[in-house]
Amino acid sequence: MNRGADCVEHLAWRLAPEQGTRPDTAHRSFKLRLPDRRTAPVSTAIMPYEGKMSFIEKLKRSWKKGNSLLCVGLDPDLSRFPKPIDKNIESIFSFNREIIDATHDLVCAYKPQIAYFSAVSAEKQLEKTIDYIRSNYPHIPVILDAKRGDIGSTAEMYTKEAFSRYNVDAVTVNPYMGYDSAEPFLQHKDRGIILLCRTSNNGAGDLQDLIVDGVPIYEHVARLISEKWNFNRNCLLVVGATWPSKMSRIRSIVGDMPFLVPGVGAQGGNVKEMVTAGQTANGTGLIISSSRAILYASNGIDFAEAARSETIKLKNTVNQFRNTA
Ligand SMILES: O=c1ccn([C@@H]2O[C@H](COP(=O)(O)O)[C@@H](O)[C@H]2O)c(=O)[nH]1
Repeated sequence: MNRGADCVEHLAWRLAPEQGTRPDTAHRSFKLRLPDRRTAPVSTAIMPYEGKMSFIEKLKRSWKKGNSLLCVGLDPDLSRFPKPIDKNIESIFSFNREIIDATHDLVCAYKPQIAYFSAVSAEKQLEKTIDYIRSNYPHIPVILDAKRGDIGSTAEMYTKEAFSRYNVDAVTVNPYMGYDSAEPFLQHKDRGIILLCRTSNNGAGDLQDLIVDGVPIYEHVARLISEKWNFNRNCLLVVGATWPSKMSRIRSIVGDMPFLVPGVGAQGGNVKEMVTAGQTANGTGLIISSSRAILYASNGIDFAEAARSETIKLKNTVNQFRNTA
């Protein structure tokens, strides 16, 4: 990006596409327009997954295409937006688009975290962000980080939220309410169901590390999911980067099941230890997610460039410790 006045003008245009001529991505409408101009809601049945490829297959191809295990987490926080960007809801999509355009060739996935959108009534911005990735970079899987989980009837609604409303490739699910709370998700053979196993946060051990029948609860979760819930081969686990020895233990229980790994960057997880502990024999098996360290790498007009540099740095560090296939 050029510097100076031209640059400001250019950025202003890119951040306000509605006023420019840049072709914007058509966002999905949930209303069917009838000839007499009344509107009727479209059925909320789950949309058929595009193509025949499962999430796991799409992920494997994405790992390979970009030679990357990195995922950029899309956690748009208006209070942290770079100075030149208006701190209003309409800017959320433009900010995300800048980050996506700057990093798409470096990542294996994107992970929007739903709270950053719903907290400020920006669900439309989430839809536009997901649609933008699907239209422009259709080979890159989108993971909705929603950590859903509830009784079966409500879980059905959460399933529709993820796979019909947002039509994402994969969703994070909290397994701690048991099988019936995960079952509506698990039935979707072609989508990825990413279940919390050992999370990255400081308090993760309060419950997940409690010993039951001689082993920590997170190990029970890993075993349960790999032996009983993975009948459609569509399960993955959330395993934080902040506890590599636990990750290594989980890897030994679940074989090659992929892990979504938050906790590098802002949370300080050690990349070398995490990659060594979690990768599979062929040097994959991980979706390593970083949000704040990439999104807010610069507070200035060069934020997208800075996000790209951070992503390159992390990608190279990760690749340094990967097994070669
Ligand atoms: O165990 C977990 C599960 C999910 N997350 C989510 O990942 C990102 C982390 O953001 P950073 O800025 O890279 O720390 C965020 O969306 C969390 O909700 C997690 O951190 N740990």
